[in-house]
Amino acid sequence: MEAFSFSCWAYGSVWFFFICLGLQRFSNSAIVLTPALLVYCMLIVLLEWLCHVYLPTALGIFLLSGACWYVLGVISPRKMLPVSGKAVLITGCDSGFGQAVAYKLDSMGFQVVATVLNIDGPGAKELQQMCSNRLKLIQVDLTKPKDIQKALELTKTQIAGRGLWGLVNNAGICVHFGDAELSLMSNYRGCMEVNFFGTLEITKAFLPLLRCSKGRIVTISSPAGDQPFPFLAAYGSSKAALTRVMDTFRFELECWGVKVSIIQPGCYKTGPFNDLSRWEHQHEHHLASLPEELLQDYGEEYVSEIKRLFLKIGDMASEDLAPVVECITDALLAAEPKVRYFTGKGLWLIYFIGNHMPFFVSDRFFRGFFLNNKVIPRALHKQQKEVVEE
Ligand SMILES: NC(=O)c1ccc[n+]([C@@H]2O[C@H](COP(=O)([O-])OP(=O)(O)OC[C@H]3O[C@@H](n4cnc5c(N)ncnc54)[C@H](O)[C@@H]3O)[C@@H](O)[C@H]2O)c1
Ligand SMILES: C[C@]12C[C@H](O)[C@H]3[C@@H](CCC4=CC(=O)CC[C@@]43C)[C@@H]1CC[C@@H]2C(=O)CO
Repeated sequence: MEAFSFSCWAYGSVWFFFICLGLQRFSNSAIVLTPALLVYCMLIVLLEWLCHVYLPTALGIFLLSGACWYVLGVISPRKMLPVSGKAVLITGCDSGFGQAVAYKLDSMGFQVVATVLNIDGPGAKELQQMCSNRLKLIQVDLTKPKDIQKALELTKTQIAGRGLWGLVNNAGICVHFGDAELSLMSNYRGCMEVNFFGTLEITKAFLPLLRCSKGRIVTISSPAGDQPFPFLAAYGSSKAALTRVMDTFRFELECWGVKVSIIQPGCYKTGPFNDLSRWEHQHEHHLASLPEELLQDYGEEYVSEIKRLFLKIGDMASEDLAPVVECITDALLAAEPKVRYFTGKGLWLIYFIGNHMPFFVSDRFFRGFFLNNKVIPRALHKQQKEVVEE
């Protein structure tokens, strides 16, 4: 009898917790009551009965909790706001995610203001041709404050009295792919100027409009800002700073009704992987800029091997950008948008190892993340050869 009362208390506690959670999410419109949700709830009741009768209490509680979390947190239909009358500004629409999401939002009926680095470039022209005449292209280099101010004035004119519903901070750049020591200070500064300072500056410039509309800020950061990917110290550091400032905006702007989300994509075949000539040029410039002593220690072959490695990553990158576009759309339209959107193959494993494994495990994992075959600097080759000869 005691065992029975314990398991009743245990199952009752799980039910009480998830019913409260469900009511809370329903009351703030995070989820909507649909026939599908009712079916899911009936299946959970059946699961609970089966667990209670056939499984040990601990296992049953674990399964029931997992099922409740999955229904409430993952598959429950979430309330979405209407598109009508919403204007959104998206940065970095020359290519990649920016171009894809500008096209998607335009096709959904948004008033899209798409900023591009080169308004006469192929990407801008292609976007204009693909989209409706609602779409407005504006040339913006995030490293130029005057461009940002001009974009603000043009946007105010474009949206008239409608207000700006969303700012999608998509523009970003990975200036260099290589060892932290071999990355030039100009590489670090180049990433920070665009990915952190530029994104922060345009966010601050447009915040008065977003506070008026109680709108959305959606920022595409990178897992390289959360985890220590090799060869991405400059880029990752700038994304880490970006993630931090956006997380601060999230809770500081809550009182204004502005919601802030961060998209963390996996590896997708976008601009950097499609513009190989840029990387060849960047590689030559980098070799010419490296201090002689560093080049001696690491060797040109090592630097070239890392470049070849980068190009191989592109071969594995996903060509389907839709999952990222869907996350951005959800962050703009969900009544209760997520704080984080993760989308990419194996990202959960990278975060599990990076966040929950001891350093001697995670360091080994990230050290070998890109390097299947051993690639070592020239000076270490010489040391290994001397050891062998001794
Ligand atoms: N592709 C991926 O695997 C991946 C993964 C994680 C995060 N990201 C991030 O996604 C965002 C979009 O990148 P993408 O992958 O679509 O690459 P992309 O190179 O195709 O797009 C980057 C966009 O930023 C613009 N841009 C670059 N420098 C700029 C500047 N100074 N001012 C204004 N715009 C500028 C480019 O013109 C381009 O339109 C970036 O912030 C990137 O860091 C990409
Ligand atoms: C940094 C890049 C975007 C992205 O961040 C990639 C990184 C390659 C490694 C990698 C693997 C992941 O699973 C998370 C994203 C990520 C860490 C990419 C190399 C070039 C690309 C870009 O240049 C994007 O502008």
